[in-house]
Parts: sequence; structure tokens; C-alpha cells
Amino acid sequence: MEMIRNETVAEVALTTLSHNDEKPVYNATTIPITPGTMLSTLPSREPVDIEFKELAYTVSEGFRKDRKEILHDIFGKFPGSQLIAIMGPSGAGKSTLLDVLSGFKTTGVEGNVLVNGRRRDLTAFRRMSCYITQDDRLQPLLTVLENMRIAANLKLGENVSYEDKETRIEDILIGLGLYEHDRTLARDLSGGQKKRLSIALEMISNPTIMFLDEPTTGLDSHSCTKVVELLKELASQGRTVICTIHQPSAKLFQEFNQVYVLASGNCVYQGGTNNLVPFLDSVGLPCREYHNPADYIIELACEEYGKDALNSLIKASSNGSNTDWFEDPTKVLKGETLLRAFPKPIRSRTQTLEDSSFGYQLYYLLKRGVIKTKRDTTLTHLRIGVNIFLAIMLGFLYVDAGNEGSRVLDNYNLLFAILMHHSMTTMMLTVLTFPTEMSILLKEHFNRWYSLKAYYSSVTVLDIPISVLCCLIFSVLIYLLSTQPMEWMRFGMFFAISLLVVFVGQSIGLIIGGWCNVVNGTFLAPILTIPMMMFAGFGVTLRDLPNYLKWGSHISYLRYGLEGYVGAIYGEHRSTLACEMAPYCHYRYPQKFLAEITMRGDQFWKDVIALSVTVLVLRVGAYIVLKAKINSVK
Ligand SMILES: Nc1ncnc2c1ncn2[C@@H]1O[C@H](COP(=O)(O)OP(=O)(O)OP(=O)(O)O)[C@@H](O)[C@H]1O
Repeated sequence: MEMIRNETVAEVALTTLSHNDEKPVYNATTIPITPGTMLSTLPSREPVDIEFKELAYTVSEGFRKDRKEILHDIFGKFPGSQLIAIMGPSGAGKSTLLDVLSGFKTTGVEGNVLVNGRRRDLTAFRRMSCYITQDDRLQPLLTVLENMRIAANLKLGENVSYEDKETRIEDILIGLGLYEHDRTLARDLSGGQKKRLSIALEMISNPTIMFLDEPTTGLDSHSCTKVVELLKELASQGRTVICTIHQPSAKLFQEFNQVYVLASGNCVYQGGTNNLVPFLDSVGLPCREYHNPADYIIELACEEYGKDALNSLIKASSNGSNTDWFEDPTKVLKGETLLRAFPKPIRSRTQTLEDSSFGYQLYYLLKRGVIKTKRDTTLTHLRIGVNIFLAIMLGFLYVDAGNEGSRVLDNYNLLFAILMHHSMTTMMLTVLTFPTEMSILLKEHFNRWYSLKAYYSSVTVLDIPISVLCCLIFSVLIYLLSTQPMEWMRFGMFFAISLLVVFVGQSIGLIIGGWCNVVNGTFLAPILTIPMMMFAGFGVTLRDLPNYLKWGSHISYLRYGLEGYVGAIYGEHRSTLACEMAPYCHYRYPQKFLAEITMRGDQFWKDVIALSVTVLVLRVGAYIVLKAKINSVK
């Protein structure tokens, strides 16, 4: 491996970084750095020992249904500096155990998780650990280096200098074999490279404990070996690396120090990988020569050799409390020894999980957002293109409709079509794209990159320029092509209503996209718009709405939008319309038309206020939904 730094640089970086590393409450000590060591700028960690006792996890299977127990009072011990595999057949509870141990899931958990012999303090634990999900939730439109820089700024905060961040990034990229690909967009990386980038992003904060959900899934055997070798190296530097894994090959299996095998939420083996065969011999279930022991234990866990064989494994491992089969059982520290060996961690002064301030987080989230917006062909380029295309199409269809007395009804239809376009285009775009963002948000927020407040503020701010631009292009084109009244004031009113409706549509999209998946969201968004259309006063006038449905018109943002448009085009004492295309113009006098559709035409400010309040309420609602979503996965 190419090493381009010398000891001095590494030590300088170390001094500054160890200052930042005061935050994790478990003391991080440093070891001498020798040039040539992988990730030499990362201060080494004191190994952390994780133990769990009588760990049970239950979920509710829905309204009025019983609770289902997924983990059944299991025990286990994961010593520091070890690469540990959690194995088991599909549905055995591997991911669940990983989620519970990492603190990703906290509801429905019973039992104790101990860190160096002490009960786990979840806030402190999250500061020293990271969780790498099975699907690589990366920012696809950012290059490897951009991804790393944003992560470094968000995770290390303002107290670490630019030079130190760059040194750390370079060191990690070299160590993980990504240095040559630093200018490649994350979406163009191979599966193995994406996995390494996911690991690299979390390595920036130098976690002591790493949880990885199936890091080898979807990779070829060469990439699998590379990733596992990398994890082993990270473990050998003092980290506790715990990952779930499906059936590893015999060669890959040997790379792990320790293995924890689950079967239907029970532990069937815990110990060194080399001790698995002797363990199976001791239970009277010997593994045949040339048979991969990793395959054999999974077969046993799947009950391929009968229920009795499985029960005897659970009994022999005492559901995980038997530590006799560890690589060196004499080195397994008991609770009291651990308590004495590791002094009580210093309590952190702050309760926030993130290492950078709100302003700093917002700045870098905006920076990332700007890069994404510039490169995004759907959210930006396509959105602008659709607005131009639709404006031209509608403009030619309704040419002269704004000025001509005989086409007042056509123009009214056009105004409603514009309203639906502004509302639905932004809403559907958000519904379709936000679920992907949501999965990245869940990962990054859990790994302490930023607070939800900073994220939400960035989403809100970032959408304003592009919404204004699209709305302005559309409004100018349609206004001119359909020959609406050439008065700045009327155009300003028309544009203001359009923009507010765009913001309403986007806010509804955020609520639906934040809570639902793409399929449910695509179904729900148009369905929820139908009542709004019913109450808009378009098909049935507001006067003709039955009394028991009148309330609907007060909550319909489309009603305020339509009323605002009609006010802008036909209200404010508009003069008599031209009548050149027909011998008789029924609506030559705008007042007559307003009376017929039961709109006064002087309600513009009321409509603006109603739409602004709607945007505000929906924005607060979207924030609450995102917060609830984050809490619901716990
Ligand atoms: N919210 C839930 N409601 C009901 N059952 C659940 C829920 N979450 C998990 N389960 C069940 O818990 C069991 C363990 O799930 P888990 O995802 O942990 O398995 P796994 O061993 O990781 O499987 P795989 O290797 O296929 O990913 C499965 O039977 C699953 O159906």
C-alpha cells in the first residue's frame, strides 16, 4: 500500500484530533504511529467489550394482535479488537440482534447490554459506534471525495482544521483502496467500492465499535474477501467489529475471530471460529470432513437434522452464556474485572449527539444540496423542462383566452389547469424522490452526522430557488401566450398565488414521501387531492355546496388558489373584455362572470394569508412526520 505521509504529519493530526475525540465519553488512548500502518492518522481506541444478558426483543404485529418475540433471552459476549460474525438462517434474528445491540432499535427490548461491564449509556454508546446498513445509502451524485469531505465536515465539526480533515480523508481513502477513485461519482462505483465508501464515511469519526449489516451481500468472492480483510484489519487496531453474514465460504469464515450463531432467536453457538468443529464434536453432531462447518451449523440451525439436534446446540451453548469455546477462554474478562480495568467514563457536558453546531451542519448540508441540485437531472433539469413544455402546450391551446370575452370559461379552465399543475407536479416529484432521501436521512442521522432540525432547514431552503425559478418560467410563458392582462400588478398576484400553491404541493409531498414508500405515496397523493378539488368551487360553485360540506371549502388550498387567480385576472375592477371572436360575449363584463361563479374578486390578501398559513401548518406537520418516522424505526 502506498503511504505518502510521514510520522510527523500523522502526529500533528493526532494531537488535534484527539482534542475532538474528548467528546466520546470512553477514553481514547493513542498508540505510537509507525509509517506504513493503515489508517495511521486515526487514534487507536481502547478495546471495548460488549456483553448482553437475557436479551429479548418483541414486536407488535399490529392492532389487536399479540406481540411476537424475536429474540428469546439470549446471552453473548463480544470482546474488543475482534471481528465477530453473527450468523444464522434467514429470519433467525441476525439483523434484529444487530439493531438492538447498536441501539438502532430500543422499543420492545428487554435485558441488559453492558459496555466494559457497565450498563450501556445509549448516548455515550452512539458517540463511539457506527452502523453501516446493508444497502449502501450514499449520495449518488457526489464524488467519493465530495462525499468524504461533507462527511468529515459534518462529523468532525468546526474544531478540527481543514488540513487535519484532509489528512484523515486521504489516509482513509488510501487505506480502503479508494484513493484512485476519488473523482468518481458514488453511483458509478462498483458494489465492493460502494461498500468500502460506506465504511470509509463512518471511519472519519474513528468509531470504536462498528456494526455492519451483511457487508458482503451482493459482492463476488474476491470483493467479499477484500471487505472482510479490511474489517479484520480495523478490528486488529482496537475496534470491535460486529457484522451479520449469510453463509460464508470456508475461507471467508476463517477470517472471523469469533462467531455467534442464531436459530429462531436463540443462540446455538458462540465462540472462536476454530472451535466450532470441536464444539460440534462435543455435542455429538460432528461435522464431516470436507464439509464447510459454517454451512453445517446453518443446516443444523435450519433443523435439517431434526429439532433434537437444534435443542442440544441451544442447551450446549446455554443460549449464549457459555464462553468455554472462545479462542482463549481464560482471557474473557468477567464483569468485575472489566469494571476495574476500565474506569468509569467521564460524562459528556453536552447532550447533543452531533459534534458540530447547527449553523455548521446547515452550511454543509446546503453545500451538498447545491451540488446535488446542479447535477440532478430529475429534480432540477426535468422539472425546468416540464414547466417549459407544459407552459408552451397550454399557452398554444388557450391562446388569447385571457383577453377575449367569448373565451372566459376557457380561461377559467386554464386557471384551474395551472393550479393543478403547480400543486401536483411538485407534490408527485417529492413523493417519488423523497423516500430515497429518507433512507439516507435515517442512516446519517443515526450515525450523528446532523440533527433533524439542520436537515429539515436545508431541505426547506434548498427548494426555494428552484421552485421560484420553475414557477417564474412557467408563469411568464403561460401569461404571455394566453394573453392575460398586461399589468404588472395582476402578473405579480398571479405569480404569488402560483408560488404559494407550489409550496403547498411540496409540503404535502414531504409529508406523504416522508411517511410512505413510493407505491403508497403515489396512490395516496392524488387520492388526497380529490377532496381538495371537490371543495375548490370549480365544478360546483361555493354557493351550491351543501351546507354540511361547506367546511370543506375552508380547508381546500385549491379553493384559495383558484379564488386568488380569478381575483388576479378578473377582479380589481378589470375593464370590459374584448369581443372579437364571437358575435355575442356572455361574459364581456368580468363582474358578471364573478357573480356567476360566486367569487368576489377582491379576496386576494385573504387568499394569500390562507395559503401562507396552509404552508406553515404543513411545514410544521412535515417536520413532525419526519421526527415520528425516525422514532418509529427505533
Ligand atoms: N416488525 C416486525 N413484525 C413482525 N415480525 C418481524 C418484524 N421485524 C422482524 N420480524 C421477524 O423477525 C424475524 C427475524 O428477522 P431478521 O430480519 O432479524 O432476520 P435475519 O436473520 O436478519 O434474516 P435475513 O438473513 O433474511 O435478513 C423474522 O422472522 C421476521 O419476520
